[in-house]
Amino acid sequence: MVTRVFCQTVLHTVSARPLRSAILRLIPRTALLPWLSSRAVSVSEWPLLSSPPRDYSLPNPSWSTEMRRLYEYYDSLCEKEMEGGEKKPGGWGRLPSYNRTLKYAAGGKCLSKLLKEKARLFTRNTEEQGAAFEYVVFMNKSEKRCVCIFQAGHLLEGPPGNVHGGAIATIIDTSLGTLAGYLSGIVMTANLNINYCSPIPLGSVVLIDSVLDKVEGRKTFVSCQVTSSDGSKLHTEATGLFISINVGHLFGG
Ligand SMILES: CCCCCCCCCCCCCCCC(=O)SCCNC(=O)CCNC(=O)[C@H](O)C(C)(C)COP(=O)(O)OP(=O)(O)OC[C@H]1O[C@@H](n2cnc3c(N)ncnc32)[C@H](O)[C@@H]1OP(=O)(O)O
Repeated sequence: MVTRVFCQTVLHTVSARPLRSAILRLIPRTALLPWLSSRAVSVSEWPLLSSPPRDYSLPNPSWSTEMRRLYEYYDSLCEKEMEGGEKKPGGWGRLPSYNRTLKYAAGGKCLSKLLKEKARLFTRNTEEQGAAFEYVVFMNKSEKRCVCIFQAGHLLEGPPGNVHGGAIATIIDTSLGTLAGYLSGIVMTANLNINYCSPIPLGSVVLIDSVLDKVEGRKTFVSCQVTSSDGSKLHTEATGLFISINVGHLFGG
């Protein structure tokens, strides 16, 4: 039962295939096989949680008109199920975002001994909508590219009226890390190089356009540009190196 729930929730919450496989590797293959062979069986999506976790990448009332416009634009490019079960090809997909992905992926219970009860994903740790990081990532599998739409809230101030350089580094790490993780499985940031070209005004919406540069063994090299929402102004550019790890590394292994 626990195995079935674990697999079900991983398959529903983690859209990146390498990441999904890596998480599923947490439990013995022999325990997985019986469930995997009966995947057609329908069970409720969030069986061990009282309510589905909040998907922070969906629009909320704090989103500006520009943030919503960009969301709708990329959402319109996403693959969609049409009437009759056919898929409208799009090439893009929206990634959901939870504040405790690993816990939700385990159906809420399996990893409780490993995960600290109060720990939350840094970028999703405020309940006040619009106060800090509002963002959504759209992934394009075939282009090995993702676009993050980011609206910077008032708690991210650095220079008066503008976004803190550390907050910009955070959203860059998130975007590049999401792309590297999507393509290569579980990774950790080994190196980030950032050039800050022009300040980002608080409350504005910017695009972080990230691409894969190359993969060499365990090393995934990615880079990005942060621009104004119309693409006319370059705010920041960065490169990142992400190293593939075993999940045990996250817990001191
Ligand atoms: C479980 C699923 C959860 C899913 C949930 C999803 C939630 C949604 C998340 C959104 C995305 C957020 C993304 C945030 C991502 C972080 O912020 S991670 C946190 C910050 N990073 C860290 O704390 C990492 C700390 N460093 C380390 O743990 C280790 O140094 C590393 C990076 C794992 C590498 O250690 P290692 O595995 O022992 O590898 P090592 O043999 O040293 O190096 C391997 C190769 O890389 C090279 N290398 C290593 N470091 C460097 C470097 N700094 N520069 C150049 N080369 C290097 C080595 O020279 C070596 O090269 P070769 O000799 O093979 O050619």
